[in-house]
Amino acid sequence: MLRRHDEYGNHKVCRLLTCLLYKLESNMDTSEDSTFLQDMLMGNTLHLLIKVYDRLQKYRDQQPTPLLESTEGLLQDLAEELHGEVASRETSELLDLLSRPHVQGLLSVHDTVAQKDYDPQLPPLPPLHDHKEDEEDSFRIICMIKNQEPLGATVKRDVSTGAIVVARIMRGGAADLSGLIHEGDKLEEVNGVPMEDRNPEEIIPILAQSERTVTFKVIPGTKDELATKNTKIFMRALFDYDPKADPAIPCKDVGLEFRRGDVLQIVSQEDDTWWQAKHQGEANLRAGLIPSRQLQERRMALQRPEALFKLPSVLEDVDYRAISGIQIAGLRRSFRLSRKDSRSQQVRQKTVEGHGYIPEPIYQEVSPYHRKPEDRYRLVLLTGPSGVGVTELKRKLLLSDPEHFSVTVPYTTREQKRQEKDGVDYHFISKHTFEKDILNHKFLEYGEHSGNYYGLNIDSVRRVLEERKVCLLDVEPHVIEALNTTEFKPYVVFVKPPSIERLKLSRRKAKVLSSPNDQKSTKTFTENDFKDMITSAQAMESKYGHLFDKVIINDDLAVAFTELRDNLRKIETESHWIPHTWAHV
Ligand SMILES: Nc1ncnc2c1ncn2[C@@H]1O[C@H](COP(=O)(O)OP(=O)(O)OP(=O)(O)O)[C@@H](O)[C@H]1O
Repeated sequence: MLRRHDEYGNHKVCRLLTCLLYKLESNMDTSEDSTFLQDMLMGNTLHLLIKVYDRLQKYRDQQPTPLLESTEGLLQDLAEELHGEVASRETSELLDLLSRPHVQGLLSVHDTVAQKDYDPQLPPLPPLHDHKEDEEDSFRIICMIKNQEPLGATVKRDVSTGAIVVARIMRGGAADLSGLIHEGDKLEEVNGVPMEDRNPEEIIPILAQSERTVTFKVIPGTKDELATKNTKIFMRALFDYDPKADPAIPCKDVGLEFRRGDVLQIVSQEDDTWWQAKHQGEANLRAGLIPSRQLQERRMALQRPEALFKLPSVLEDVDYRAISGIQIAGLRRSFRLSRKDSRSQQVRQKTVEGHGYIPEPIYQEVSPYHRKPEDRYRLVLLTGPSGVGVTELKRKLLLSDPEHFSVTVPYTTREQKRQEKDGVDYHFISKHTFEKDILNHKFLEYGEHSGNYYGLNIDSVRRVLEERKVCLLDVEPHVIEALNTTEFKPYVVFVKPPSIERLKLSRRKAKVLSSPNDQKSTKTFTENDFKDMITSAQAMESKYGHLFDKVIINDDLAVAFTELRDNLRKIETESHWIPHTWAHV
């Protein structure tokens, strides 16, 4: 197939690749595999390689022979001859050209090809110190060509024997790909320097000194190689990590930096303290070190008292606003789009503690998810500090496609008015039923006003989803927990304010309350409102940030809306990551 080098041949190769892709697709276990193969088979790199191969085949058929095997001598002779000449502008220019590194590099490549000298030149094996014949197969001499890549191994001192041993081999790194060095191997010598009584740190300058090759004398360890096979576990990182700022990492250069929300492929969990991982979808084969869950849990436990000490003052602000009676943010929001007269109500609010699964903010195992047409839509939770624009964004979504998006209808025990419709304005239920539902944890939020209950019942969320619509719910972040279940698969969007300067500009004409139904909402934002908004946002992000799937900065409203709508469209139509427990029921 690859011998064909005419247009027709290339075309056939493409058809064959498409056919191969089609056949393989039915055997893919995850869409990640499929995307990888598709990218590889249809990618430019492979097609260029095929072209190069074709071109080489053409020359092989012609069997060209080099005129000279070594251009080095020719170059020297020429230079000598030219030096003897009367210096003209042309000769100096030619001499200058011939001495340039890329011309010399080109000639060196020519010589390598002409001499078919493709194998790396390994130096002779170093003399073996204290070598005894009968020990011959108890050690191994490994000679590796040095390049820009790090070796991809870490070493440690074995506390019981004092020996320097290979602590871990980074998956996909040079040592791993060589297949010659393994975890547990004892390092006897590096570049002929005995390792006895040395510290692990002393190896780095020894390696740095060597020029083209590195030689190790190792005594193979007894580690079970089967245990080191690659795993296919994916984790979403719920914290930021910078190996350069981590004093505990065994080697900063092999650390993997990541941000909260990044999806990592965990390739090795053999070590209790340091896992090996790669950024999901990254073509680079080389893995990096990340703290294991166990290590990070220990670190977080040590930090906890400090965190608790720091956060409450800001968070209390948020909670205080919720119960102070200005309005109850979560409750008001849930009612806003369907309740016309709730604005001035003073309601006592309670929030129900959820039973949903909230991961420790370390790593969360995730799986790819692609919504099938028969699946319900994921529940969309919008959250953010009061006044940031959650209601405005929700309203814009509803207006953009009322057939696709919908909101919940609140429950109440108050009497139905003549113009009101049950199930449209409210679900009107008896006090007895309401209280029974409170006991059954059916209310995500509820409150009491003038002797009547009002609340957001979880069944109203179910109703919207059963109608095959996207349910938009704006909630306080502490409510997310109750909805964080396989049934709802919530997609949590945090609406964040921009800088205070941008707030002052963009909200120049905005009223604090956005509902067009609210005639009394004439108050404009003050500088303190903006400061409160930013402080609340920071507090929410540091306490609940690990629960947010998407952070949208609401600076320009139209831009924020487009970003939100595009993101929601993506989770409806494209493959994305969800908690592993939701994907496997
Ligand atoms: N990007 C924006 N640019 C200008 N004005 C905005 C923007 N986003 C929201 N607003 C305006 O800010 C005001 C508050 O917005 P909104 O009512 O949506 O906030 P909220 O997050 O729902 O607050 P609350 O939790 O208090 O109900 C409204 O007048 C709204 O029109």
